[in-house]
Amino acid sequence: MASNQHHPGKRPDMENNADPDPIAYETDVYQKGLKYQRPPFTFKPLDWEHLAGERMSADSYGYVIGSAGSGETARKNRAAFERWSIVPRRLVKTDGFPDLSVSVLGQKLPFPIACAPVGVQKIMNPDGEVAAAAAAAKEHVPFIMSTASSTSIEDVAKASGDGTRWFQLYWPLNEHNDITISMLDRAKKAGFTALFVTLDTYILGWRPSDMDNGYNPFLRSDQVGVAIGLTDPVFRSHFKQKHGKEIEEDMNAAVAEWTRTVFPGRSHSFEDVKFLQEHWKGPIVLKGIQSVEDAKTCVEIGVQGIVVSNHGGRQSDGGNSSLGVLPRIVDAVGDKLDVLFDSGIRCGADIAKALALGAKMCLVGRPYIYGLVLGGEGGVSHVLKSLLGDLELTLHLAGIRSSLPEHLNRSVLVKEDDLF
Ligand SMILES: Cc1cc2nc3c(=O)[nH]c(=O)nc-3n(C[C@H](O)[C@H](O)[C@H](O)COP(=O)(O)O)c2cc1C
Ligand SMILES: O=C(O)C(=O)c1ccccc1
Repeated sequence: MASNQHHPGKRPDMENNADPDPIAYETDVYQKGLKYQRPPFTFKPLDWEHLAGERMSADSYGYVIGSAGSGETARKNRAAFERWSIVPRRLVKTDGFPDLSVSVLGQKLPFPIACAPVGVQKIMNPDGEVAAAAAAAKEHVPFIMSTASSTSIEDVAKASGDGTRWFQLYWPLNEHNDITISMLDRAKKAGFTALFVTLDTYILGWRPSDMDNGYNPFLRSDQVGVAIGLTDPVFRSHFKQKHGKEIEEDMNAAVAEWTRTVFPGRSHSFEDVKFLQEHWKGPIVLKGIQSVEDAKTCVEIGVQGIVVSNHGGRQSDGGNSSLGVLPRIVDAVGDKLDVLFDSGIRCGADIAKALALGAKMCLVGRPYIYGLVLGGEGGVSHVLKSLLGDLELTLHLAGIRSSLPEHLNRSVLVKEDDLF
């Protein structure tokens, strides 16, 4: 783990002479582009989605881009970013490129983004999570592994090497606590240092495109999304006890059983978090918070962080934008726990705005998945480097010296509506 910690003022890439950092990536392209370096695919962040669509089957693509109901929440997620504008300041004497490092969950990290937990990555690329986790480690970006991964905990850990990795839990109901403990133990042993508990998906949302296609990633014949269950000793032994046979003898039943275990259709309560606190030694982050009231309860129960997220608009229709509720949640709890953010991030300026509104870090969801579709490990690297290079220049040209709150805060923003 320690080797991707970096020293303040020194970039990780300077330490190990690895690939170029975001700045070098950008200057490489400008200065040497005509000579030798071509990106694996476009730098235009809003083109990644439709390019990925050209490479995917209609049902897989529909699954990734899809959102709940009429798509209102997802549209609002995106629209919210343009309601805030970054006001550049001039003749600010900067020391060169801004420092993007952050302190989050008790750890100093070089960049303020992480790969959001995204399940079933083998439908995006046969290398799935292995490619994505390797790219994240290479780019010094934490990788959050999903419970619905198509690769086992241990194999993702191997691919992630000395990169920072966090584990996302889809939380079985209390009668399956031994399975929860088994997942947590495996994650801990495999070097996952923080636990992200997703609260908004104890059942999948109303997703018209998937229903039109009759598409459920779990029901595919290639068993994507259930690797953690199929490799879990406690789940396996329960299955054998109940059905009198091994998982391999009745894959359909095993997949159905695991799906019911991690998407039980009933939710937990705040009191239940205590159980996780007893069995996970390390930071716990609750993902899917959208209200000030819930954020305050998170403080009361003593978790280390929250992700202000509406799951990219995939779970509930008719909801608010995630960015819209961020400032009031930061005002209520931002000094008591780490507030992370996701839902709608597509470019560097989006990251800058969420950080300015008080998020410590942004999780990037669909964009890195499009990178995975378009270029496997190299594609994910390209997306992460593009986002970071774009963020870096956005701050630099606005006269903002770093992504720390003393430099990047609400004073750099104006509401576009207030200008008229
Ligand atoms: C295809 C797909 C699968 C996802 N799977 C998970 C998951 O397994 N666990 C989870 O907590 N969130 C999951 N999410 C939600 C992301 O973690 C994140 O909240 C969301 O993608 C952020 O919005 P964005 O895509 O606009 O960046 C998934 C999102 C997508 C697009
Ligand atoms: O699709 C999702 O948003 C999600 O969280 C999920 C659900 C099941 C399998 C994989 C991902």
